[in-house]
Formats: sequence, structure tokens, C-alpha cells
Amino acid sequence: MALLPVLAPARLHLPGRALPVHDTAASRQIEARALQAQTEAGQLMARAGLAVARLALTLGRPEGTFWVLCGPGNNGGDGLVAARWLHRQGHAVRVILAGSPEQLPADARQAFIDAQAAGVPFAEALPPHPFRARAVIDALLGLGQTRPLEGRLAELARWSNEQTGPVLSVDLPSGMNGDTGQPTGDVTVRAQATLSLLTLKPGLFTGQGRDLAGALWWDDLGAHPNQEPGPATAWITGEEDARSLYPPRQHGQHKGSFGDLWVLAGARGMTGAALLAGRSGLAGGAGRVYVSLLDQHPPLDCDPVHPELMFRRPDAWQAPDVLESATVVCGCGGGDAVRLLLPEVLARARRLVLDADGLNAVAADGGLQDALRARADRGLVTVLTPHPLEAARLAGRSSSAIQADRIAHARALAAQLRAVVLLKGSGTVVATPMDSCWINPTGHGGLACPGSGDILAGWLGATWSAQPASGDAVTDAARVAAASAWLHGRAAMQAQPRPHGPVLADTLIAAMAGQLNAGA
Ligand SMILES: NC(=O)C1=CN([C@@H]2O[C@H](COP(=O)(O)OP(=O)(O)OC[C@H]3O[C@@H](n4cnc5c(N)ncnc54)[C@H](OP(=O)(O)O)[C@@H]3O)[C@@H](O)[C@H]2O)[C@@H](O)CC1
Ligand SMILES: Nc1ncnc2c1ncn2[C@@H]1O[C@H](COP(=O)(O)OP(=O)(O)O)[C@@H](O)[C@H]1O
Ligand SMILES: [K+]
Repeated sequence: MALLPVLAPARLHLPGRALPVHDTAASRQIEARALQAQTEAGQLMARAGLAVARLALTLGRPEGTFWVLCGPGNNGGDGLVAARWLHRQGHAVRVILAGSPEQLPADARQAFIDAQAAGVPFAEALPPHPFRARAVIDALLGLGQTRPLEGRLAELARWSNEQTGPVLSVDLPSGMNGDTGQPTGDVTVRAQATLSLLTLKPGLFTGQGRDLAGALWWDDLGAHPNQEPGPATAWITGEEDARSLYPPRQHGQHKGSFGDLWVLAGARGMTGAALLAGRSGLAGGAGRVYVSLLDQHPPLDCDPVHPELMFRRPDAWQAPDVLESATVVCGCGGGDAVRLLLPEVLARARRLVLDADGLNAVAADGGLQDALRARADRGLVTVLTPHPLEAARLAGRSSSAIQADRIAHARALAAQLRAVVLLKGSGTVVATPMDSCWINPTGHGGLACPGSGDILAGWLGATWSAQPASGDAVTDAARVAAASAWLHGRAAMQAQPRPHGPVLADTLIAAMAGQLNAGA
């Protein structure tokens, strides 16, 4: 496989099939096998450098000089090979090597020798700003980055961020942790595009990775990590996987075919959250959607905009069989009131989506945590949908600690609470107690607005309610969660391809409903 566009949101390039991502440790193993399989020394680096040069020609401006910033490791070697290709084809190139050639690892040192022999121009000084390169190739650091950029590397990264030409990062933006997507220090290259080599790294898809890496390309250098024996660290949800949960409706189906959704939400002053979850549940295709507001004297008994929502008394959900047969979405705008009903909901609900204040109540009460864990033994399945602050409360950490390693924390919470965890935010992570993990490639900052989480919870519940029971209820729930996050994000991208503001709730729900027919 060569040069595959993986993620270019503005042009709506999204993976069709699920793609595996490999963290640093797994990537190192694949790299070691690939190096062993080389038929001659430097073969992988030659492929990598060629791929970088080709992409730089595609993404660079038509005129100017390619500035290739090379670091002290093999990432720098990739840059040196790319520079030689570009020079050989007659393009203007300048290489800046940070560090001494003698200390380069073997393949990179050979790339340096070859570049010198080919007459590639090297430079010591950077052109002053304002400056616009044809493209800057960031080959400072890749998989080997272990600490914050300092000294010359930091200076080069800063310069790259201040010039106005496009920046192409090789393998990873220098200064970004490939496992987490977080900056390693104060300075990080901010790329327009990143070419991931050999494997896709999880940090490119979550945390700050989306903003730092820009459009994402991949070249597996012929190593086929899809066919690797070891497990992938996680999977990027593919469009086909997500859409497969929303098959065409059959003539013989009726609303009973799509299950009941029961929304237990909306304490006093937060009725809107319940309405949004209910309306989203309707749009997501649940057969019947019931709403019980968490208020002894509910301010509404009908949604005039969607009168097909069925409002029920605050205690109606306690009737026999309701929790056992419906899919329950509980906690959106739940306030303190949700705490009182959680013991019974946790004990009885067969399929439960726990959101917002439902999560906060669990975080504050060890007894509820035990009740949540006990559900797993009884075959009752839970999807928790925390945003980073709610996840922080559940984990007893700060939200910045959660964001520092979103994948690890989603996994840890899933194991600790024996539930499927959907950790919201850029690069939403879905993790199961069996340690499988999906990262969502859709969505953008337009979703950072009130109500979009309530909409996701209602939609997830509706998607789940239409799924038949199977032998692996936890994996099914995780697939439902991953598909719902995918469609939620995809709808936002359709509503606002380049967001400068929020995707408001009614626009988002309408776009999600539209997405149900968009894949046909
Ligand atoms: N092997 C191959 O043939 C292929 C490799 N490929 C390419 O190689 C890349 C991995 O190469 P790599 O392992 O050499 O790591 P890389 O990121 O270049 O640098 C490590 C060096 O940087 C140093 N260093 C780290 N952090 C630092 C800091 N903050 N400030 C200063 N120095 C710092 C670190 O020093 P140390 O920590 O050891 O003191 C070490 O010297 C991979 O991303 C891909 O692009 C692919 O093309 C496939 C073929
Ligand atoms: N920058 C972003 N990129 C992608 N998705 C985002 C971003 N910000 C928010 N979202 C998504 O929007 C939703 C917000 O949910 P939440 O924080 O619970 O909002 P609310 O409680 O107001 O409904 C989540 O699905 C989250 O993943
Ligand atoms: K890099």
C-alpha cells in the first residue's frame, strides 16, 4: 500500500473500513520485523523518504524552496532521503540538520552521506520571518521522541510554526506524543499534514493530535500492519462499520421492530436535556420514545415540537418490565434527583446509557459504583458517556490528567467499572472491559456546545434499542457506541464543513437524521 489519505476533514476523507492503530511499543515491534524483512539495508527508509517527497510535491506550493528540518534520529533520515529525491528532480531544497552527522543512527547516516554526494544543499541559518517556504518538511523527531523539544530542535519547530508555507510532518508532528496526541512540552510543530509511516499512531486521532497533525496520510511501507499477529492498540471506526448498524428498513418492519427507549432525565430547570435526548432518540429511529422527567411536578407533559414523544409520570418507569425491556438513557440534566433512582435503575435496566449527572452520582457514591460493577455479573450492560471532567470525577483524577492520556483512561475506567466507556471530546474513545478500543475519526469543534452530549446519549440509546440480542452483548454495545459517535460527528461535519461556531442542537439532530440515508 502506498500513500493513503486517511483523514482530511475539509475534503471529507474518512476511513471506509476500520483501521488499526499501533502505539509506540507495538509500532517498534512492527518496525523491527519490517527491518528484518528488508532485502537490503536502508530499504524502508528509502521508501519512507520517497513517500515524503511525493506528498511534499502534492501538498507544497507551486513555487519556492522546500526546507527540510532533520533531527538526530531516523526521522531525520527520512527527511534526508526526501530531500535527495526532491533535489534530484530539480526542485529547490535546503536541509537543516540539527545535531552532528557522526551521531546519526546507521540508516540516517547513510542517508546523510548519500544526500551530500548528490549535492543536496545544506544550510546552517534559517531565513528570517516573514518567510514562506514551498513546504517545510518536519523530520525533527518521530517515534523516538521521549522528552520536550529543547535547544536547536525547539528553535526549528518554532520557526516552522511561524513561517506561512505548508508544513508536512514526517510520521508525527515533532513535539507530540504519538500515543496520546499531547504535546511533550512547550513547543510542538503544528502541521497542515502528517504522513504516518509503517503504522498509524493513536495520538494522531485524539487529544490535541487532530489539531497538531492536520490532514492525515499513511504509508505502511509495505509492512501490512493490518496483517500483524499482535493485537492493534485500537481501531479507528470505519464508515462501513458505523453505517452497518443502520441498515435499510424492510417493508415488513413496524415500530415494534426498533425497540423502546426510555429517557430518565431532566431534573427541575434542566428539562431541555431530556427533550434533546428524547428528540434525538426519535430521529435515531427508536420505535417508541418515553420521557420521564426527574421532577415530581414536571413543567411539561408534552413536547409541542415533537408530540410523538410520550411523556410519562415521574414514577412510571418503575412499573414492571419497563426497565427490563426498554433501552434506558439516564442522567442527562439529572441534577441531584437522579441519585435517588439510580439504585433501582442500576439493579434492573437491561441496557443502560448513563450520562452526565448519572455519572456524577456514581462518582460520588461507592455503593453505586459497586451496583454498577455488579450489573456485569448479571448480564446487564452499561454504556457510560463521560466528558473529560465527568471521567475525571469517576477516576478520582483531574480532567487534565484524563486528557493527557485519553485512551489509557477510557480503558482503565471500563475495566474498573466493568462497563463500556465512551470518553467524549476530540477523538472520542470507546473502550470495553475486555480492553478493545475504538477511536472516532469524525466530528470537530462545532460540537463543543451545549446539548450535543444529550443528543449523543439519546441517539446511542435509539441505535441500541433497535439491535437484537446477541451472544456478545458488551461488544454489541461498544459497536453501538462507536457507530453513534461516528454518525454524530459526521453529521456535524456535514452541517458545518469548516466550523467557526457551534452546530446547534436542532441542526445537529436534523443532520444526524439525514445521515441515516446518506450512505445508501
Ligand atoms: N528504522 C528505520 O529504518 C525506519 C524508521 N522510520 C522513521 O524513524 C523514526 C524513528 O526513528 P528513531 O527511533 O531514530 O527516533 P527519532 O524520533 O528520529 O529520534 C530519536 C532521536 O532523537 C533523540 N531525541 C528524542 N527526543 C528528543 C528531544 N526532545 N530533544 C532532542 N533529542 C531527542 C533521541 O535521543 P535519546 O533520547 O536517545 O537521547 C534519538 O537520538 C520513525 O518515526 C520514522 O520516521 C521509518 O521511516 C521506517 C524506517
Ligand atoms: N472539539 C471537539 N471535537 C469533536 N467532538 C467534540 C468536540 N467538543 C465536543 N465534542 C463532542 O460534543 C459532545 C459534547 O458533549 P457534552 O460535553 O456532554 O455536552 P453537553 O453536556 O452540553 O451535552 C460530545 O459528543 C463530544 O465528543
Ligand atoms: K516529525
